[in-house]
Amino acid sequence: MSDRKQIVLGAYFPGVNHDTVWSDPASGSHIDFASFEHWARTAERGKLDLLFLAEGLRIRTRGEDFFDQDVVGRPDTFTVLASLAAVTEHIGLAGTINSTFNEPYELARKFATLDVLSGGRAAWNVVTSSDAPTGENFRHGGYLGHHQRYERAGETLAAVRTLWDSWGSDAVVADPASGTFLRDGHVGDFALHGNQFDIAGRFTVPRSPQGHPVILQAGESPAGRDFAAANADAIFSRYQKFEEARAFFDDVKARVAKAGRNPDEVRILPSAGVVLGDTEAQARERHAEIHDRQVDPWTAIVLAEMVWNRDLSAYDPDGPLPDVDPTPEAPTWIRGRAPLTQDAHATAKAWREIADARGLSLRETVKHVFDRAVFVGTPEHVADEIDRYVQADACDGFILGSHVSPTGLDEIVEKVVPILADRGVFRTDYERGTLRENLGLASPARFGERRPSVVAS
Ligand SMILES: Cc1cc2nc3c(=O)[nH]c(=O)nc-3n(C[C@H](O)[C@H](O)[C@H](O)COP(=O)(O)O)c2cc1C
Repeated sequence: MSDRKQIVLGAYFPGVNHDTVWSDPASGSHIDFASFEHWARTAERGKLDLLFLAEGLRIRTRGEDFFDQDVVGRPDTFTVLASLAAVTEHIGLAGTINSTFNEPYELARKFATLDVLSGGRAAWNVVTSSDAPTGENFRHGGYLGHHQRYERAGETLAAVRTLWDSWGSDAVVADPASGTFLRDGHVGDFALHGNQFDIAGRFTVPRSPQGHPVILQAGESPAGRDFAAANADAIFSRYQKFEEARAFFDDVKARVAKAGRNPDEVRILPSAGVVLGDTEAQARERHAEIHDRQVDPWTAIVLAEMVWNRDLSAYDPDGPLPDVDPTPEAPTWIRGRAPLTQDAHATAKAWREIADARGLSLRETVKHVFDRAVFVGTPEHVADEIDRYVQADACDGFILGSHVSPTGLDEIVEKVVPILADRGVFRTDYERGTLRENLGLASPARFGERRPSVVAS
């Protein structure tokens, strides 16, 4: 094995949105098991580290209508991942699950169960969701402010870890000679008292192979980054351009050190769309065609509306950017997805500067800003780029995808991944057992010392 940094690679399942072209004749169902199975088997053929499912808990709306550019109708994550556990052997199974609307007991049971069923391959991408209307779907029918979302995320994760730890790895004796099944009568006992939870009882799932499934996180704000720095094994990021990826990497690794952890313990993994061609020119041409279909004129308007937070349907997509200011204080116009910006005025200003400097129309500006194809080129070029980012500490790897689901991953696995393996920066086969081991992550023993926000009595 090479002494260069080993690359972590995952695959995301593309939903129906402006990253994908659902109308492409090569696109299959986004909900049939056959699609998930094809995607998972392909990723495992490439020896990738993990499969990654995002979560959309609400149909997205624009004003009073469906936002049909970005539907994100998604089946339940746990059910999909559990069924994929049955048709794969080695690859990690990462599910995005919200900490704002779920209870620790349910979360701990479901992830421990997935970990048991998959032989130690479960991972939880802890998101807090910044989308108020999503809360209306749930039992409390409400929503938490930003600060409370992260307070709840911290307490939820600490509580979940406590539940996972409530069964020691030697709790099940199962000794026929003595007739002893469990070591003692207190297996699974817990009592947790915090601002968000006051719960006590017995946890029911024996310790899973990883002890603690791998924790991922995806957040933007300083609170989100601090939560990830204190708690995550890996961070899913949307910082894909080299310089911004490096800035995010430096920022988060500094926060990890400040949280008292070793920065090497946390993997930073941006998402990256890939477009391949036999020549650079062919790849660029293919990308231009795909991108034109991803951001059609109406999609350009609604993506701009996400920044302006107002109806822009009267504007010409081939004309200039809107001459009005964003209204971030108004009721949310496009609901059901993560905001594109924390500061709408600053983003609108940046878009205007791009449009002015390059002489771009509204649609061209949106296309320029939303270019999800991070890597465009020949397989050699794409492999070079992935390796360059990782060796230069712009990230530790990528969660890869394509505009076509589920078969888009095939050519990445067949053409790009083998080049990285030949270079000694990516595995040629699965060597170890659990996802945690495959990622070279710390053992969960360390979590015993840190449960800051929930006190076990
Ligand atoms: C790359 C990335 C992927 C995300 N995926 C999801 C998702 O699948 N489901 C979800 O509810 N939120 C998702 N989020 C939203 C985050 O949970 C978070 O609420 C949002 O980025 C705002 O950041 P903040 O919570 O730190 O303010 C994602 C965020 C990022 C950066």
